[in-house]
Amino acid sequence: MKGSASVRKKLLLIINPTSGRGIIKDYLLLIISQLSLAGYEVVVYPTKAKYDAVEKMKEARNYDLVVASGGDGTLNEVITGLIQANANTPIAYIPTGTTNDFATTLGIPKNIPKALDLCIQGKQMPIDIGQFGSRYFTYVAAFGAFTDVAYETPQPRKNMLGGLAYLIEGLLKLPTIQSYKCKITHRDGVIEGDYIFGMISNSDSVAGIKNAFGNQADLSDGLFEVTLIRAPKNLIDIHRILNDFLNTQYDSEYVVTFKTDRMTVESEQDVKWTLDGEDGGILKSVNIRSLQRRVQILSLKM
Ligand SMILES: Nc1ncnc2c1ncn2[C@@H]1O[C@H](COP(=O)(O)OP(=O)(O)OP(=O)(O)O)[C@@H](O)[C@H]1O
Repeated sequence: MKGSASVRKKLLLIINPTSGRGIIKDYLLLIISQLSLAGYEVVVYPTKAKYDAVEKMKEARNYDLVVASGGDGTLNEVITGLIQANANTPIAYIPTGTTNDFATTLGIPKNIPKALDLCIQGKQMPIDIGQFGSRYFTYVAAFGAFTDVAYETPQPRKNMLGGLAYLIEGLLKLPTIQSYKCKITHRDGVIEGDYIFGMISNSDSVAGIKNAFGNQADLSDGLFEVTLIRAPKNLIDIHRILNDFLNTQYDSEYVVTFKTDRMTVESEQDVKWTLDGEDGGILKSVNIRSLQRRVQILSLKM
């Protein structure tokens, strides 16, 4: 009836139907009806291909809330699109991916009805976003051992191994892994070395392992946690590094950690990167900086 309807808030629900094991299909009706009951007019957008969510987010300013349903890759695309559209719409997240690393850090449950509750009742929490050249990451940019597998492991194998997939594959690859001679310029200085692994993260959980590198992340302090692993010189070194990872006790001779809000990574070689577990491109040089508190995400945490 004309004039009688109250103004409903607008919600964009972006769903990656291929994410994880496709479990979202069983919950769609529940999600849409609960969001509608909470007073939202819901627009549902199932993604059809890579970067589809980035494209759709060009409309983000037209909505009061965007709910992303998928894995880390989908959340990355939604946040990338939000920043590219220069929008500030709050984001809620229903994790349905394979590892859902960032959901663990955010305290968002992997149980879909519980995550849905947070979309309705969650508190807005500001989080830092990483800018990586012209791209963005929500929780990790990494190169070297452990990371190739993030996008090279076939999905059925990822599903089979679950959260341990990247770590196991990475450990198996370690003895033959390539190292990169890098110059890293950060807030407090310059370091140079031969590294098999580098990780710039804003998360308690990487590769499905909580606190895999012993760091406690503050998601809105404007700082990244950086972890670098030096190239082992011999088999004994390799054994010590593996042991370090199993015991989460790190020897500073091999494992370098620090915090920074910006850094440049330069190498004479091509370095293959991953961003939030997806292909991050092959680069010789990249500028990385923290966009402090750039995105409001609905979460239990404050
Ligand atoms: N319809 C689609 N078909 C194929 N790929 C898609 C489709 N929609 C989105 N994608 C892409 O799938 C990739 C992986 O998605 P996502 O991260 O959401 O799931 P996942 O890999 O199962 O989860 P996780 O990253 O947590 O392991 C993303 O890069 C996304 O762009």
